[in-house]
Amino acid sequence: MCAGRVQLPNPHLDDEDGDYLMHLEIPREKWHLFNDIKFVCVGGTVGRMEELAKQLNESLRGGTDLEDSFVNQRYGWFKVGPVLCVSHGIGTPSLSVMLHEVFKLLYRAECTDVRLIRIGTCGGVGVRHGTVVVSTGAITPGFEPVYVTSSLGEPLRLPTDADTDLREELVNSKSADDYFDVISGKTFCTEDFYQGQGRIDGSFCDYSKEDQRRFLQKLQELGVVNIEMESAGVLGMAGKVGIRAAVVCVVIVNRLEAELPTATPDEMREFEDYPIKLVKRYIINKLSN
Ligand SMILES: O=P(O)(O)O[C@@H]1C[C@H](O)[C@@H](CO)O1
Ligand SMILES: O=c1cc[nH]c(=O)[nH]1
Repeated sequence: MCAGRVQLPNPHLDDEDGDYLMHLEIPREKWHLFNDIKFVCVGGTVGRMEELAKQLNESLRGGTDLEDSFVNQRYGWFKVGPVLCVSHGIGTPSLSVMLHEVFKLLYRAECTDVRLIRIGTCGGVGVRHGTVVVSTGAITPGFEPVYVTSSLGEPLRLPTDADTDLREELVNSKSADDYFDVISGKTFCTEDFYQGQGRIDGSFCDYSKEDQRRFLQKLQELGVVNIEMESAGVLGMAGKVGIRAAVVCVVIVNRLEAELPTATPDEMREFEDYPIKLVKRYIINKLSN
């Protein structure tokens, strides 16, 4: 067995002749074409993943057309040499369906030494917009470092620490020329954008502004610097199958100051490019060493 080869803790998979990637729609005859994958980058939107793929394609292959890509009504994926960029939609239920299928693809294709990186947007907790946060780990409602999913109707709790080496390498990928700051800290991962993140502008709200203030202060006291909706799933599921993972998100609103972003559309587009730049630089450095 090759060292570093992706292994899955599912004894039933080897009995399954007809294993099939229902949502990614990658047919069995093509699985072997993914054997060279070393980096899987995931993020909420198809557009962000396509942008990352285009930028990588420019840097790694001189900007020829994106040849290996597929978009259906659920997800979109783009393969640029050893990098697979896949969108996951909003929230861990959507993310987890995609990750199960990506992990099976990596296993079937006999990939080795793969790293998984989520590139996203987030709210900052006392952190200004435009700052890039590389998570040390995720905590979830209940304030524990666990991703709570389910198995046979019972809670399944998976630890949510980021890979320390990968996180440090990503933080160190900042260049002195970058306009943005890069920080590290804990990420609060929720299942909802409104009440789940302590907003008062959802369709209903069961608490006061004072309760909201206390909640955000509690997060700060716990060392939380940002809030989003998939970090726990990425880190919990990657840990379960032994793949190194990290989460890199740009702050688009400081939640101590506002509910929704105040930046202009042009600034927002620029912010979204910051984590792409950082991760792209990390990948290019790794591939050239
Ligand atoms: O990767 P994205 O920008 O989708 O991440 C955050 C968390 C949710 O998916 C979404 C909420 O607006 O943005
Ligand atoms: O505040 C925010 C911004 C982006 N994504 C989130 O989940 N929350």
